[in-house]
Order: sequence, then C-alpha cells, then structure tokens
Amino acid sequence: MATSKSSIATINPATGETLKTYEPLSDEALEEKIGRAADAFRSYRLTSPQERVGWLRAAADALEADTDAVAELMVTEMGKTLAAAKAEAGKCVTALRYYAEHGPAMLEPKLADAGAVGAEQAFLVHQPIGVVLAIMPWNFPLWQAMRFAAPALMAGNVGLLKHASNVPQTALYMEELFRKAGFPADVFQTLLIGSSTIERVLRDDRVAAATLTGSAPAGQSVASIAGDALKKTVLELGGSDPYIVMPSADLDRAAEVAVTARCQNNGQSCIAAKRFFVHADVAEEFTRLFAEKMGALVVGDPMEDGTQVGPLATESGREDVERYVQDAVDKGATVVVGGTRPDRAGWYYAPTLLTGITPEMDLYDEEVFGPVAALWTVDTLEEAIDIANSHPYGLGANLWSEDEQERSTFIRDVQSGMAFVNGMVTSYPELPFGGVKQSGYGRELTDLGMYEFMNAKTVWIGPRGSEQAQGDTASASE
Ligand SMILES: O=CCCCC(=O)O
Repeated sequence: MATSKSSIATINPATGETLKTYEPLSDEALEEKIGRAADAFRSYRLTSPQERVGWLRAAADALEADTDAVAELMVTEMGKTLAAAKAEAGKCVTALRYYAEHGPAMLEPKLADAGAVGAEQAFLVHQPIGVVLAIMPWNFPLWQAMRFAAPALMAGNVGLLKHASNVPQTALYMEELFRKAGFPADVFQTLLIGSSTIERVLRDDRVAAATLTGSAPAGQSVASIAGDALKKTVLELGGSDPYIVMPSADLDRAAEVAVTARCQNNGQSCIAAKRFFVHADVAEEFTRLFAEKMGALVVGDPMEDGTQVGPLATESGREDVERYVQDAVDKGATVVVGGTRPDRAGWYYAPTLLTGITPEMDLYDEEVFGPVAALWTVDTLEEAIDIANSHPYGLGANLWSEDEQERSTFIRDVQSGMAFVNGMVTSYPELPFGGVKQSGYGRELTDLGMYEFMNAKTVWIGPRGSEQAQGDTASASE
C-alpha cells in the first residue's frame, strides 16, 4: 500500500502525460487537518437536519452547474468517456437530493413498545458517530466518494477523504464543492496523503470509523488495523459478477446489455459483469451476438463524442489485463474477439471475449479490471450458479430468464449482495449497495448506508414514581 512522494499526480491515461503533481501533506499539516475535523464535529453534530438539507441541496445545485468542468477533470484524470463522466456527476446530484429529501425522516426517532418494557417512553435515536475516514478508488472518482459523503453529512458526521493518488484534482474539487455549498468549515476535507499514511489516520483517536472501496488486500489491511483499534468499518471490495443467460432470454437484448455490463467505465468497475454463463441451447447464438457487439465498440479518445471505450486508467492496469489474457490463452482459452493493445499512445485495450475457460487460468477466480469477458457454456442454471459461487467474491449477479422458477432459484442461491434479473447490476441512490464474502461487508446508500456510521442509541424513560421491572438476568442475580 506504500506510495512514494511524487505518486500523487494527474496523469492523462489517453496520452500518458503527467499534467500535475502534488506533494503529500506534511505530518504537521495532516495533524492540523485531523484536529480541525474533530473540532468541526463538535458543533456540526448539533446542527439541525433542516440546516443539513439546505447545504445538501446547495451542493446538488453547485455540482449540477459544474457538471461539464468536473466531468472533463475526471476524463483527464482516469480516462472514462466524457458521456460517462457527465452521467456520474448527474448521479451524484441525485444522491445529494435523495438524502436532502429522505434524510430527515431517516433521522426521526423510532418508537418502541414502551408498555412492554415498563417505560413511559422507549425509542431508538440514530446519532452521528464522528469523524469518518473515507478511502476511495479512482474508477468512479466522484460517485464513490459522494455515496459516502451525502449520507454521512446528512447524518451529522464529518468526512476525511483519502482518495486514490491518481485523482487528486477530483478529490480537491469535492472539498471545494461542500465548502461553496455553505457547509460549516472543515466538515469535509480532502487529505492528499499516500496509502502508507492511512494507518496513522485510522489509529488516531479522533477518527471514529472508516469506509473503504478498493481491493481485497486493501480491505484486509484496513479491517485489521480498524479491528485492532476497535473501529467500525464498511468495506466495498472487488467483484467478478456472473451474468447468466438462459434459453428463455431475449438474446439480442441480453447480448447488448452484456456489452455495457462488461465494458462500462472502460471495463473498470467492481460491479461489471465479468463471467458470462450461457446455456448450451443458446450459447452459439449468444456468443455470436456478444462478439459482434463487443467488436463494434468504438475505442478512442474519451473526450470525443461517440467514443464508447477509452483507455485504462493506468499503465500497470493495462499490463495486468494483458497478463490475464495471455495466461488464459497459454492455458487453452480462445480469443473470439479483441485480445490486443491498439496501436496508439495511451493505455488502451481492445474489448475482448474469451471462451474455453478452465480453473487453471488466473482469471477463473480473480478479477480482471478491463474490458475482457470470460464466457462459459453450461447445461443448467444450477451449474452456472455453482461455478459463480465458487469465486471468492460475491458482489452483484445478473440473470436473464423469463422463467419464474429459474428467477427464484437464482435469487435464493446465488451468493451476492445484489441480484438483478433481466438487467445489469447498477447502483442507484435509492437501493442499498454492497457485497458478501471477499467483496466486503456493510451497505452503502439508502437508510442502511446512513446508519452504518451512526450510533443506534436505545432510550428508556421510566414513568414518574414507579418501580422498574427487572429483566430475567437481574431477577436471577437476586
Ligand atoms: O468499483 C465499483 C464500482 C461501483 C460502481 C457504481 O456504483 O456504479
């Protein structure tokens, strides 16, 4: 997890050119920022939900106005297409407005049965936990940080963002966005630090909790430090989502969505469909349609209209993808389409479809972070689910079928945090997001996401002058 001093930089993946570099915060500057966050929490937790709603709405309006500029920034820093970047900014606006609209109701006390516990009143209040460290990845540089920030700020928490080192300008933009929306000073700060400094922040007594979206090894590291310090974490780690196509599916539609599901964000999404399981009765036709549509994608400059797949975000990311494909080919996989690096500057990789996958191949049970689809032919839904479940990850899962029984079996048996039928796994501000197994734990978005970083405090208020009935434990000890 270590980064060198000069590794915080904007490097354009479409050209390989380093555009801007940043010095990491000094120890003193970091200390000061953590102190300011802790001070900010002392007063911010006392602000009213309605005040926070006003600031969230202002942030939504400001981001809407900034969409073109921040979208260009994201394209320049990590190579997603301009259209995808604008859509990402739009989703962040929706999330800010979602919490502005629904947040106050989520913060209302929840009444319990006071009579059953001999109380005059009994209820649950959700209170902010404090300063939360958000360790975020580069692939959705605005959205992943925003889906932490919007509920956290609505809850009355204070955020410290340690973003990926290749998206420093987007990270700084977020701090600026909340400042100009009118949030009190220091409730959301960006920390330009390398990964090796995370432990220090996480162990700081003034930091209450952490959320991480990133790789499984990063999750293990954060979870073990947080476990040692007894701090709450939410982990959203890798995924290798299955995409199962059964004979009753609308094959053309399933193939069209398969291409988007695999190649969205230039193939770099935890919830991208990565493993395709196709029933033998339709495998030939589906493979033909899928390959045709993958091969027709326009690969090119992410700033240009009409580009569907831009470069991978980093040179090492492309090398990893190439290694996975070469390893599979060496072990007998067939390249149906793609499998090459286009002959141009920048870290491009052609949309690729591989068949003939076997357990010896590295991509069988790892995650390929690029536009490479691996396709299996299966004889039954159960076979598809069994292979899907043998993977260590369990983030999302997709099924294409018109058969009610198959849908129920899939929803019951697939090991994932999200199951989508006749559509692709997508995050919505209105739905919980998260995984099981090595894909992490905890949920983001909706009320579940907000409560992850809140203390659910039980309140019992006794009737005046009456005696409190004791529970079994108290009676037994008498
Ligand atoms: O790498 C994780 C991708 C999350 C994408 C999304 O929330 O849409």
